[in-house]
Amino acid sequence: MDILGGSSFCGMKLGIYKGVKVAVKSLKIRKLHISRNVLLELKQIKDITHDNLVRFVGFCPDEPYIVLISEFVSRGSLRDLLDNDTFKTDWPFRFSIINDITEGLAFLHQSPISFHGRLKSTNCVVDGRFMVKLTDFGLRSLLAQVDRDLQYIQHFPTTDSLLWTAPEHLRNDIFGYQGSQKGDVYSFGIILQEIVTRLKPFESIEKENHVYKPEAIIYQVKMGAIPPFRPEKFLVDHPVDFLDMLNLCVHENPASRPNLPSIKQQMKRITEGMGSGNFLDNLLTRMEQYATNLEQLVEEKTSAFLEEKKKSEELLYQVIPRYIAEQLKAGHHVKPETFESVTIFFSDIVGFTALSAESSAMQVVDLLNDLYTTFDAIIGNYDVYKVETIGDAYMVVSGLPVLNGNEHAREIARMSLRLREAIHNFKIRHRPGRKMQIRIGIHTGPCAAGVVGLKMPRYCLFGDTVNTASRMESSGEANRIHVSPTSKTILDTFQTFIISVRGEVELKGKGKVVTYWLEGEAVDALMTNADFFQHLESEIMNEFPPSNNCFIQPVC
Ligand SMILES: Nc1nc2c(ncn2[C@@H]2O[C@H](COP(=O)(O)OP(=O)(O)OP(=O)(O)O)[C@@H](O)[C@H]2O)c(=O)[nH]1
Ligand SMILES: [Mg+2]
Repeated sequence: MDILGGSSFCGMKLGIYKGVKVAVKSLKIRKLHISRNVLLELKQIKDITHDNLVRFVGFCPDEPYIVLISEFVSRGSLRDLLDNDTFKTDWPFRFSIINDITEGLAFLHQSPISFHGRLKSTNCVVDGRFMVKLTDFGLRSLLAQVDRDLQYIQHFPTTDSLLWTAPEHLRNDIFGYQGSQKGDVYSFGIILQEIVTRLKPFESIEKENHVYKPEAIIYQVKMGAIPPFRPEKFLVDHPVDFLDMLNLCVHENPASRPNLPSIKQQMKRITEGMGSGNFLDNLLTRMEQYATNLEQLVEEKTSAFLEEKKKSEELLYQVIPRYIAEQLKAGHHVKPETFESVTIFFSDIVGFTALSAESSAMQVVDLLNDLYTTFDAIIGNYDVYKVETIGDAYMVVSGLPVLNGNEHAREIARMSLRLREAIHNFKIRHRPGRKMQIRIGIHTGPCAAGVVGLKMPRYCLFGDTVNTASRMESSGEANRIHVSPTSKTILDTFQTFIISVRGEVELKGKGKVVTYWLEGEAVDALMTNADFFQHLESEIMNEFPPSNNCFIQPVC
């Protein structure tokens, strides 16, 4: 059997009875006398059942192994728990302990056993659910036989045990075992102080300054010193009324001590809204709250994460077409693709080099920023993808990576007209009187496209169509949209575009080619929602020229 501990007159061991763990307390009784009272008390203790009282299992009267067997409670005594520094206590936990003791004691006071008589923190044991149960109550006639057997015991009960004993019992009963309900309340008060301070009874927090021997303490209590000698109270953040209750419990006059029903009531009031149930139930409630808080936290973090993800995706979509980015995100390998027919747009600011030469670097940056902000706002209304900007050159494509039939030519043509219009109204901040002019070239043809590079990856277009489109721009004229024959052929199919012949143009690598000017689109042409707002915007802009680069966004 494992030894659990023991007082001076008995030893507590762990045993197995009918396959179940039990606490076995051996009593050092030389000559056992099983009187009527002993039998009556054994019956009383056998009959008593309460969640906060240790269950009595049996009694073995076989000398010299006289043992009491009771329910084994797994976590040891309350004193053991309070001595364990790794175990933290807070007020809800303290109240759960106090509540359990109060319940057990109240039940005992109403039972035929009537009072505990040896209530102390070693006789409060803690189970696996942190429920506190009172033990070693009752059987007073039996234990009295142990007490009287002085041959076995030098000092009994141990002086330490008397630290919980009420002054009136210390005075009237040399063993301190007589006991009474008010005596229990005094012991309860001492335990309250232990629970709150975690110190041993009467132990001082300033150990070096006040070292009292148990004998000295008991002497002072017994003598009824004025003011009464009681444990110091180091209550931090204690709930209102708690200290009053504690002081009343250890009152010198037993009649002034509250009874258990009144203690229960007080406790109910003090702990209102604090969850005074069992510790584990409180713990579960707190864990539930914690889980809810955690869920909220996760929700907040998730939405913050999604917000960040959205931002980084938006950033990604600025360098790679959305469709391609989606493919890459889904873990698909994006191979370079060839497209049979796309339309490519190039534009360039006329006289940009000269303008830059006579402007400061910051003025050039501001100018390009204003210009591209204007452009970017416009192209968002068309099914196009901005490939890149190189200095003052702006390159846009339609028809890839998502095919759009022949729409690419129309989208680019409409966008070009709209950009030219915007340039007409564009104000150069540092040269307000100067008109901005732009050359635009568009060309339709096959091309290859794909993501190139690992660092700063870019979606790039390759092929002759790119070069030709660029040459259409460079061989164009200010404020005109220079259209290649392939683009014109497709634009003609829509029958809305006004196109004039420019004549033969020498295109590098292609020889002489007849090219065209895109003049406009017929007014009765189908006006898309986007176009409508674009027109509306330019009308407003003409009426009220924007100050500080402010744009009107279409609201559909
Ligand atoms: N784990 C466990 N430990 C127990 C149990 N009952 C008692 N103990 C331990 O055994 C120690 C000694 O208990 P006892 O022999 O009753 O001694 P005591 O409680 O100091 O004094 P008295 O009850 O007055 O004799 C207690 O302090 C506990 O640490 C139990 O059911 N489970
Ligand atoms: Mg005990």
